[in-house]
Amino acid sequence: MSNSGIAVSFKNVRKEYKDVKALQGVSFDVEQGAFFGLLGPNGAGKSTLINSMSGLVIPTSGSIEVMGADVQSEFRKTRRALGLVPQELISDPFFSIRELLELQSGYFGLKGSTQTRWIDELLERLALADKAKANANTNQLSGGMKRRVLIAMALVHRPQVIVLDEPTAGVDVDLRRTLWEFTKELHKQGHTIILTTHYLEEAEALCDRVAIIQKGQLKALDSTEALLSKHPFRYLKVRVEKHSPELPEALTSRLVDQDAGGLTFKVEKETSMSQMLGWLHASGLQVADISSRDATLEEVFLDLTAEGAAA
Ligand SMILES: Nc1ncnc2c1ncn2[C@@H]1O[C@H](COP(=O)(O)OP(=O)(O)OP(=O)(O)O)[C@@H](O)[C@H]1O
Repeated sequence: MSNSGIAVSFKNVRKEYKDVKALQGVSFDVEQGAFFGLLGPNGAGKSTLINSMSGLVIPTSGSIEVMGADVQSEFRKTRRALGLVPQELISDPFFSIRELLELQSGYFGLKGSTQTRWIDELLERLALADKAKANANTNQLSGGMKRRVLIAMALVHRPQVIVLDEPTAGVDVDLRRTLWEFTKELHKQGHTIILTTHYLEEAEALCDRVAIIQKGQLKALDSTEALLSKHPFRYLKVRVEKHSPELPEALTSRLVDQDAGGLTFKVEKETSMSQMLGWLHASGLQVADISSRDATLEEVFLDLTAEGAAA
């Protein structure tokens, strides 16, 4: 086991599917104990990267280490250190939820009363404990229930690194809350969490570090805090009593939203507030209120991944 403090290390990972370059040399580390967000637009290569960690996808070149062990040459070690919750929903006509979890435990050589207690806890925490549910045949379950089963299966061997591939896509509020509470608790206990999601608000609230990939390349890698504070824009919301018929170019070029609550301007941080106030004053707008905020992760993400954004 590694003492380096690195949970996962991607080293120049490339993956080509015929003429599709899904990953074009991706290198970065995820520290042990991190709550790490892997973000990117559709088709960026997130699932390819994640599935390469678990050996489901074999990279064309490059390597990946999980807890200091190589995914290709030390597969048993890395498989044990990793719990992957995939996107697809399973259904198995032959087994109940409990049987599936017991089978999965057996695969890792885990049995006995400690393991039975952990299975009970998983069933309880993921609201699968209901006797009927735990013994139900898995193809009788709803989509949300199947997702809970996938999570339980990924956690059955108490992996050090837990990877969640869009865990909240299409799930109801109840499961979303259950899932985040449980994940936060596992993180507190020291597990490393790697998450892909299209819900950037979720990523901003949960992840202490974020990688953004686009077209198979790493576009940004930083702490969530630094990504937000380094962003060169802030947003000014201006509530007006009276709208002027025409705004000067300095304001129209910065106007990004307009609704009943007022006008929202995206302003370079280097533009001073007094400069902005000067433009507002000169425009003849009757300003009732102004509030300023930093960009959200979603706004930073959209700027970084916009077509033509500098790499
Ligand atoms: N088995 C495959 N065969 C051919 N091309 C593939 C295969 N798997 C993925 N791709 C292609 O590789 C690229 C990256 O796909 P990937 O699923 O990793 O993206 P993603 O970031 O997970 O997207 P999403 O957010 O939509 O899940 C896409 O262009 C995709 O079409």
